[in-house]
Amino acid sequence: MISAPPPSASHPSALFTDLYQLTMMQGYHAQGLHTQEAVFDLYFRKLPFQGGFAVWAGLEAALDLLENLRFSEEDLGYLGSLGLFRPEFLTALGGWRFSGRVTAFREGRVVFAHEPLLTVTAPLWEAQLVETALLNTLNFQTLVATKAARCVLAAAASPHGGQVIEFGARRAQGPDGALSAARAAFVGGAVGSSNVEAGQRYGLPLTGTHAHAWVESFPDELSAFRAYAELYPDATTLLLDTVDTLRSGLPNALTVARELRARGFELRGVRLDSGDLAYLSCRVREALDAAGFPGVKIVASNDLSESVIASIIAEGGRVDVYGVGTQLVTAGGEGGGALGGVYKLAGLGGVPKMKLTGEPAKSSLPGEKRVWRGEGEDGSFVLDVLTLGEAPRAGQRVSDPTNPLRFSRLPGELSWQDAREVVLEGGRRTLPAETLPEAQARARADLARLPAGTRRALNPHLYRVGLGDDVAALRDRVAGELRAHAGA
Ligand SMILES: Nc1ncnc2c1ncn2[C@@H]1O[C@H](COP(=O)(O)OP(=O)(O)OP(=O)(O)O)[C@@H](O)[C@H]1O
Ligand SMILES: O=P(O)(O)OC[C@H]1O[C@H](OP(=O)(O)OP(=O)(O)O)[C@H](O)[C@@H]1O
Ligand SMILES: O=C(O)c1cccnc1
Repeated sequence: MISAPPPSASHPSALFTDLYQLTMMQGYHAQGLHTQEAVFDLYFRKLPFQGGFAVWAGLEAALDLLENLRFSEEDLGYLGSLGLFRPEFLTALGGWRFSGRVTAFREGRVVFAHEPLLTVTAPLWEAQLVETALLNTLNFQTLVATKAARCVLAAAASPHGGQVIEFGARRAQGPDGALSAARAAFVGGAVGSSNVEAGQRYGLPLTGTHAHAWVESFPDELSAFRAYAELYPDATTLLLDTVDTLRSGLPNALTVARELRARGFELRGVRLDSGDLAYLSCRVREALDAAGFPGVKIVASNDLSESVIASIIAEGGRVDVYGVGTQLVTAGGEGGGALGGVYKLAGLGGVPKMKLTGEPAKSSLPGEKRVWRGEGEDGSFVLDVLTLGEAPRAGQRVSDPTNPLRFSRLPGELSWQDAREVVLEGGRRTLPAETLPEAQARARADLARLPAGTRRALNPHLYRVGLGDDVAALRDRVAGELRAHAGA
């Protein structure tokens, strides 16, 4: 394993948006509506992977994007060539900047369905343009960070501990997908990535072993192992399965471990990449320990997922490091693949707005809401409540966002934290940009405060998000007005 650190990211184009955002922008501009203050909430309706939580990720990238969005001369020339946009609109875009406010959960926090994760308050045409890029960034990174956290929680269940590293660049959805997945996986708790550009861009710790091709490029496995150890005496992890894991790879690795020790170095690790990883890791651990190498780490790879990791551990496997590729960066598995976050108008010019649908779960919530996290005396998270401002009170009624008929009264012993912060004001960050280790530490701390049943991978206990009376009343009033207006 080899490690390295920093520089930073490139900024996306203002044209990374859907065409309709621009056609609406031109319309708002022509109608003189564009400067009205709009409030948009970004949230999702369903937790991914049929899980009990999500890890919020991608905020720093989203803020970077908002701070740096500009239409270049080239962009304006391209838009002009489409034959849709008038010269006065294109001229106005020339000086366009995002000037709004963003209130959001800090990166790494655990979050749930139906709560506004990020709220944009900005002139209507500004808030409208950024929908596509914000959803793209935050949906994907939150999905991958959540998948990473699920793998990390599975690995941590071993009495011997276990870490997760990200190996997915070759299987990700394109180069952009691979880079942001590497970043998000780190937020979710992966300790490193094999993706060198992600290391350079985000300062991620890099990690790696060697491939089967290395062994195949030498006359025999032992010469290949020796040559690698010669070049990286203090950073060698040997892949054991090119010939036969137990009969060839293991004895050859022990030979190299002894030779390295004679030179004053220690073999870093061995990697298992096929067969029954529980069985093989136990046999390899026994052999390494018996030979006096208890410090040599066992890395496993081969289509791993949180459920395979859990199965290896349930069988008493002795893997120290799980190299997870495809399943992590593509967020595979049931309920994975994509996070369905949405961005909905909640207010315009001081008037609450909502989208009404036949399905209550799909109606949006009007008004400027605050998200309160209720904590028990031991600091554990109990439930989140949305209000129009005030902190929730003991005995207050809260209802289920998807079913107004389901409600309960708040217990008295909870303390309430305003869960979000203003992170951008006047188009500029209000706080210094965060490092990824800070976001990762926040995710780790939040996950530790979730009830164990909510963390569980299978059929988790559903963490409650409730609507305060004021939010529910506003929703009912605005919905009633909409229906009356439509004659429904
Ligand atoms: N103890 C285990 N419990 C559950 N799943 C496991 C265990 N050990 C390995 N697996 C998983 O089983 C699958 C093994 O698949 P497969 O048989 O195709 O791999 P293989 O034997 O290594 O062959 P290949 O050389 O083609 O990779 C992998 O997804 C691997 O992660
Ligand atoms: O989680 P995963 O997507 O499996 O990512 C990691 C895999 O990638 C590499 O091999 P690769 O799959 O390219 O070839 P192999 O299956 O022949 O080892 C590596 O040896 C792992 O097995
Ligand atoms: O370094 C490794 O072992 C590695 C990197 C990418 C994919 N699979 C394995």
